Amino acid sequence: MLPLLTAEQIRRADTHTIQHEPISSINLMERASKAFVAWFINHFPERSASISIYCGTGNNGGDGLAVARLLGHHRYLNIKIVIARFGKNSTADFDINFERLIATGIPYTEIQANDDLPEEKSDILIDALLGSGLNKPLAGDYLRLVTYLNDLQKTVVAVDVPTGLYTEGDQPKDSVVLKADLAITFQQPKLSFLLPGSGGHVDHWQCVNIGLDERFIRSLDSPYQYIEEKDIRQMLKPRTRFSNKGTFGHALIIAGQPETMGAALLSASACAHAGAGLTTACIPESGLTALNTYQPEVMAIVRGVKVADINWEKFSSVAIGPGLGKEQDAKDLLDDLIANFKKPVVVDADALNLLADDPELLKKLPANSILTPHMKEFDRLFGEHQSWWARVRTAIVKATELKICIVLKNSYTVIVTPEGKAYFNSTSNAAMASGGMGDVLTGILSALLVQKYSPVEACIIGCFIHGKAGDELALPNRMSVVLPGKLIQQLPLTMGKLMG
Ligand SMILES: NC(=O)C1=CN([C@@H]2O[C@H](COP(=O)(O)OP(=O)(O)OC[C@H]3O[C@@H](n4cnc5c(N)ncnc54)[C@H](OP(=O)(O)O)[C@@H]3O)[C@@H](O)[C@H]2O)[C@@H](O)CC1
Ligand SMILES: Nc1ncnc2c1ncn2[C@@H]1O[C@H](COP(=O)(O)OP(=O)(O)O)[C@@H](O)[C@H]1O
Ligand SMILES: [K+]
Repeated sequence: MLPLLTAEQIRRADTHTIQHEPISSINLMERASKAFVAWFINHFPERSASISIYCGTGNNGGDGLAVARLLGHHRYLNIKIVIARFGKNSTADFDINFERLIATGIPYTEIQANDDLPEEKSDILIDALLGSGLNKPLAGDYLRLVTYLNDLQKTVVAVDVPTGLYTEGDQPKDSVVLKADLAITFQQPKLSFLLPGSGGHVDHWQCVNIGLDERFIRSLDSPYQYIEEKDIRQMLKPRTRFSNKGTFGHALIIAGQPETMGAALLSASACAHAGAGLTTACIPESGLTALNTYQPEVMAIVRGVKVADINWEKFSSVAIGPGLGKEQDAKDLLDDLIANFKKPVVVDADALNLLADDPELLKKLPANSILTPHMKEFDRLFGEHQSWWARVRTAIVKATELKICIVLKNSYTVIVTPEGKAYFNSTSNAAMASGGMGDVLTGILSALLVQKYSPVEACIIGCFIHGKAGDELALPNRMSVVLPGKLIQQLPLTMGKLMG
């Protein structure tokens, strides 16, 4: 896992590294700038490209000056530097890099408060105005400059953080950010990059390691973690030679109405493909033929039979909700499940909406159950939120209070545990934004629970392999859409590769 720190913690990690590696602050800046330049060269190898580097007078600006000098060494010959000296202060490392720049002879211009803004003809802008030191929304000269640069619609590459973007917390409404095509960010993705609010401000980000002290970073015990493939490889258990279907548990998926049987089929099929030993779907009678045709491996319990007839004890785990509807029979099933089943359950879709209408029932969920809301379901459960940051904060409070896992679905799905940790998933892509994809996730989570992964492990592994299967299909083949059924077919291959 990659711990995700707040800007204040990153500053502490910088200071600790400087003191204990030891490395001088200016050399750490040089290391960061070299890491930036290595990635920049990768993306923009054309040495004749016209590049303007906009520098503030803090350490982000210091990086910008070092980047200019290093690009010069790499024979980028068409570089222009603009220093925004809007205040009196500059940092010591900015000053050192300023001296070093002057020694290279690379030309620069300075703009001061209220100056006219320079004509800008370069194709690429490097944004080193402000980074993680931002502590208020842009205003005055910075706002004027950033608005001007945004209007030019050039290709922008941000150093560490796009100017004006908050690294965490609520970005004030209507605040202006220098929109970046690419942010090359130091040590770790900034928390805000992982939330949809940053979507309009940064198209892509790339994280480069600058060698901050990892033991110190881990000692901070951040509640926010970024899931990496190596974590999943460690967690996934290979299927042993003498295993049989009984080894891998029996999942029950309660889903589907006549009009939404597809949701039940997708969940049950995903569950079987993600390795449940046995899968039973509890569906309406009219869906039987569809189930037997689409996925003959899955058994059925026909709904309409009195709910109390379900022998809950038979199942190692139960998921409820996809396409279930909110009619009385659905509510009766949910009530019965919560009254009689004491192991963790997976609650999705309509079952979440039923819980939203019955907060007392929500409190009775078996400990360590998993809720898988998308944004709207989350807000129905826990109230309207103005930002994703606020949702993550609420999820931490609610998961701890209710002793459950909350899987808040999104491009970087956030898994919040009963201990109040928030794990950001690192896989999945926009080709997966297609109806039924969440139903597949529910099936995968059930399959992992019945295979005796702990609920937190099931969430972490489940979200990762769901997104990974989607990435394996979409990314190399440049597919614009991956349908859920196709993703299900990929799951055994994705899992097999991660186990092997
Ligand atoms: N530390 C290290 O060793 C390393 C750091 N590195 C680099 O340093 C960057 C962080 O540098 P930084 O802390 O100097 O802050 P930076 O973003 O340049 O801002 C400068 C000053 O601007 C001010 N300010 C804030 N908001 C404002 C606003 N809205 N409008 C106007 N002014 C505003 C505020 O000063 P204040 O106004 O509070 O006096 C702030 O201090 C980081 O992103 C990375 O690039 C790397 O080299 C790796 C090693
Ligand atoms: N733009 C996207 N990028 C990455 N993953 C996405 C994107 N859009 C959707 N997904 C994934 O697809 C699933 C959608 O879930 P959900 O909205 O519940 O779908 P449905 O209700 O149609 O089954 C989630 O797991 C989410 O993470
Ligand atoms: K910047």
